[in-house]
Amino acid sequence: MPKVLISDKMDPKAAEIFRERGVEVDEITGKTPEELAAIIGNYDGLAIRSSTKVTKAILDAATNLKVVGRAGIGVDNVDIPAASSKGVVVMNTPFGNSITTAEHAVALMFALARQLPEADASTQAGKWEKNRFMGVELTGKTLGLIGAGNIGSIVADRAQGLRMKVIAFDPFLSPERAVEMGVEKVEIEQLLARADFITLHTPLTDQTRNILSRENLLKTKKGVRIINCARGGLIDEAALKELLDSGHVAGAALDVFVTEPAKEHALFGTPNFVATPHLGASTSEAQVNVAIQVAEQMADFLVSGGVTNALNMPSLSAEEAPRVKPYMELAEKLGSLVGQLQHGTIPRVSIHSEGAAAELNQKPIVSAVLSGFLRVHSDTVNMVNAPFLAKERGIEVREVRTEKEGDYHTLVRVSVKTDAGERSVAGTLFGNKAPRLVELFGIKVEADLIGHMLYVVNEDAPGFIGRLGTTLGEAGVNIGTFHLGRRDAGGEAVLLLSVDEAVTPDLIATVRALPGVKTAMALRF
Ligand SMILES: NC(=O)C1=CN([C@@H]2O[C@H](COP(=O)(O)OP(=O)(O)OC[C@H]3O[C@@H](n4cnc5c(N)ncnc54)[C@H](O)[C@@H]3O)[C@@H](O)[C@H]2O)C=CC1
Ligand SMILES: O=C(O)CCC(=O)C(=O)O
Repeated sequence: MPKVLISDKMDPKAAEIFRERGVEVDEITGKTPEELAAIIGNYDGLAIRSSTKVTKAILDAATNLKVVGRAGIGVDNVDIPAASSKGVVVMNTPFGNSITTAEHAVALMFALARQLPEADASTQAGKWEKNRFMGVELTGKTLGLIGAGNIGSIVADRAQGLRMKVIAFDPFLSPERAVEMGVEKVEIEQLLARADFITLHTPLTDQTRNILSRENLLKTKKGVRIINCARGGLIDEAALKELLDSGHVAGAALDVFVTEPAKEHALFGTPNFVATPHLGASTSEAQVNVAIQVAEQMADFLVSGGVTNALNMPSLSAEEAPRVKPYMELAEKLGSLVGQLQHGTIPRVSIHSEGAAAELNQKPIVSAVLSGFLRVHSDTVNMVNAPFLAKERGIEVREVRTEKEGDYHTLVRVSVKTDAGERSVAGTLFGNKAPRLVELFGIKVEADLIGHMLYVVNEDAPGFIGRLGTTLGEAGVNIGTFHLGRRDAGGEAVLLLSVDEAVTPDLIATVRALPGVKTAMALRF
């Protein structure tokens, strides 16, 4: 039974769903990185929010880990490249807390416009400072969105309801989508110059880090109010403090900070500054949504191989998984066969699906071929990291589909381009589930690629099979299955034998010395 650790505070629904789906679950929160590293080896899955930092050190210690599930959106607390290279799938729940976070941004916008936190503190301190708190209306003001994705677009919708004019800077926002959202797409310079309120809704990336730098903050309209419910690091916090003190910025509300938890900060106590402790996603509705979603996604993956909302692997729905999985097995075996038989650099791998195979989601099939192909050189390769490794090694990957059936109702062909030309192997599924090799480098040969195998290419001549059988028998090697194919009578023949134990290098040398043998190799599936 797969085992999952929930390491951040999460709605109890998550644990409930894991158990219902046949996944064992431990909830252990508040561990130090060292304590987490000490126990993570026991788990197949790790469910987190934003507190747990899934660093390379944690991943190195996570010897059984297959999936990290983020109950939320931002995955900047997960080292995704390290997870990918370890073959760990990273998933998030991209929509479950969007409304809640957008509402928090709107709440902070109101808080700034009417200085609600300070007015509240003053009133409750018995001061009744009616003249101190003069606010501004939102109606008719310009809201500048930096980032117009899921959350940004909900904020835009709510702001339009408040009769604000919304302008947006987002390089990936299409003009059509901007029209649909009713926002004006602008460049950052225009946004800075025109917005009365600026709200940030981008991930933290190399391009967005410090997007409200000192230089950009100085380009804003005097009296601007700024809200950040996305990620710390998008704003230069020191410059923001200076500009709040000077009065250029009339108000700022931060839910997120460069360093979290932010228990001390230069901005704390600054007039017109509002802070919340990363509460954007903290409503009971959003927490139930993301807890349910993360548990369902992780359980699907661990129990049936379904992949949803993965950031480093192609998606595969739980419904698709049973149909695609036998193909993934076939693809992995074909990739492995090519990888084992082919030495030297491979500049290109082509995966051609024909008939029923062509109707399926090709991404997992392609990843499985690459995984089988590259695993020959490293035990740590799997479906998650194989496409990255192939890219790193400069292997071009081509994908071809032909929906028309050929000799088989379904076929996957893997071809590699080598210095000697293009060579390919092909396989089908018997009964839609049993992977079977049907062609090897142009020779028709049917074989189960299973366990220890011996591959022999020889000149087709009488008596050879007897001599080979005797050689194996004398070496104490028992033959399980025997598959034979040939290009033409008296030409080149191929033998694939499954044997009960590993074929030793000495035995390979003996087979190679038999008359008529051109090649002999041990294979492992
Ligand atoms: N405070 C909190 O508790 C929460 C914070 N978040 C954060 O909110 C952020 C936004 O989330 P979503 O809207 O769901 O993400 P999203 O992926 O739907 O939208 C992000 C938008 O940013 C845009 N973008 C990317 N690079 C940009 C750049 N250089 N300049 C301008 N725009 C750029 C993208 O094109 C995209 O439209 C995420 O970083 C997430 O971590 C999300 C949920 C809760
Ligand atoms: O889990 C949380 O409370 C934070 C949510 C968040 O920041 C996100 O989903 O990106």
